[in-house]
Amino acid sequence: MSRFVDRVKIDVVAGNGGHGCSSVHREKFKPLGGPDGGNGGHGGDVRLVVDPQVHTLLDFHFRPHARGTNGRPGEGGNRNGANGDELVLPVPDGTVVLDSRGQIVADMVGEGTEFIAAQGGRGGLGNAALASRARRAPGFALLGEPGEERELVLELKSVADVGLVGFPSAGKSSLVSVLSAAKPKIADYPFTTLTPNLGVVTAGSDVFTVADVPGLIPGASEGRGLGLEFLRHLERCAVLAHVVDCATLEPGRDPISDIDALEAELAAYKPALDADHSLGDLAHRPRIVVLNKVDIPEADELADLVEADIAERGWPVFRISAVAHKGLAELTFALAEMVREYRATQAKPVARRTVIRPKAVDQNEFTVVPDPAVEGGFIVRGARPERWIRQTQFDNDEAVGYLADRLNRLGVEDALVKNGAVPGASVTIGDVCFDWEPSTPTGEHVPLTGRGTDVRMERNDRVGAAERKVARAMRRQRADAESEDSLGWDGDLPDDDE
Ligand SMILES: Nc1nc2c(ncn2[C@@H]2O[C@H](COP(=O)(O)OP(=O)(O)OP(=O)(O)O)[C@@H](O)[C@H]2O)c(=O)[nH]1
Ligand SMILES: [Mg+2]
Repeated sequence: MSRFVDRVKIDVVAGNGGHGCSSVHREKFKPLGGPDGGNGGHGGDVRLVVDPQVHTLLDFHFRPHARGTNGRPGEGGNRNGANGDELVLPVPDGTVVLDSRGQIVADMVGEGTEFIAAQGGRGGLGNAALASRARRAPGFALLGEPGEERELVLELKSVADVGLVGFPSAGKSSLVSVLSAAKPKIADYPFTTLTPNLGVVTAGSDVFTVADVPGLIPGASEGRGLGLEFLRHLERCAVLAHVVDCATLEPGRDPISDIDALEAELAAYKPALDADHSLGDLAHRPRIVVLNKVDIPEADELADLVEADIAERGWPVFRISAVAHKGLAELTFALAEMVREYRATQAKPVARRTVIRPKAVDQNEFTVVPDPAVEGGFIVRGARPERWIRQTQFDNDEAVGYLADRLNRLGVEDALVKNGAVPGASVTIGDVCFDWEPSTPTGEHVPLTGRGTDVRMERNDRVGAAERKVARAMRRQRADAESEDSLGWDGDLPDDDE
């Protein structure tokens, strides 16, 4: 019997982005050749893709950790780092992806449907890409971002073509064992079967699967017995077959009341998944009734009594003995016929080739809230500010200055002022906490400084009138030089965000 795994917890980690490179072009007779550090490559995503060749989540059971490869760092000479390889994990059709809180994040139906389980980190820009009119030769580059890391639960709903519904010890496992090559555990105590087993049945040219699932008892829809677990397995079986024990000696049980009790449980079950699975409502799933154990004379008599009543409901009825191999051929062909009919009426689910992404957040949005842990402190939250923090090399003043400019342009500084932040206040963004110094003067034109430094970091030094005069003269010279400049910088700070 093929081992059948229909629920696994996995841990996916995308590749980290490569760091950008900070480098200066060197060539004979060209002492200051300009920045030529390349960008880091993006980290590889981890993607789940529906593959019709895959039928179980068994592989994930053995290998629950998946990692995309890291992007390569950029290099001098404008060489960009290679992107990391993405990791493609094939999953069976009908896999449902849940996050660690149990929320459904993707319902993967149809061949080729994809889901990005973890997004690779962006590569950092090299100093060549960061150059602008204001920073002609940046002495820093951006760091690559770490890849996303997530814990997910994969659940398989398309268990089989035929699902067996029955009280414990009705003979479900016995039936699967005689219909297919499967060898499930069979014993005369209830709840012998604890996890579903799958049997592959051949009837002429038809092949279909039968799920042997744990027994069901009244109250299952509220979690009694193996209850919900069991119903979850039946949720995606195309045909339901009631296996009825005609030889039970338990008081108060007979075939009709058994069927009624289990039908009530099916009706009370709230499917975990009301998304777009193609099988429709459990109540409308085609049914067949299998009266088992007719090798026992009393059971055979009882079957005689109830057969007509059940047939009145419009369900096909079969009398079999799993042990004595009676009535199996008729049952097999009837099931094959029902499965074939059901498949024909079902429109093939359309593959949603579009990649389902985690909920998009407005990139430009950020919030400033008081920090409950620090008196007078603030926390800034937002996709972009947090990303920029991760990209910053904090041991490089110029990189920190660039970060300050970006935050300022986004309006973080204004928002802090509006919220009553005073200079020196503790501000936390992402993992980093710093003392806020309003960066005035700020703006597009950062005075030219040494590489890896930013004047605003040494604001204590006063600039004398003489120095200002020299600087003005230099700027004028530079302006002249620029008119011959063929590089055509647009004067804006570059932005790496789409
Ligand atoms: N006489 C007779 N006994 C049967 C027949 N089918 C199954 N049994 C017996 O019934 C008992 C229970 O059979 P299982 O196949 O384990 O029943 P099950 O429905 O899978 O039970 P759970 O897994 O506990 O839900 C075993 O002792 C079987 O030998 C049958 O056709 N005739
Ligand atoms: Mg069983």
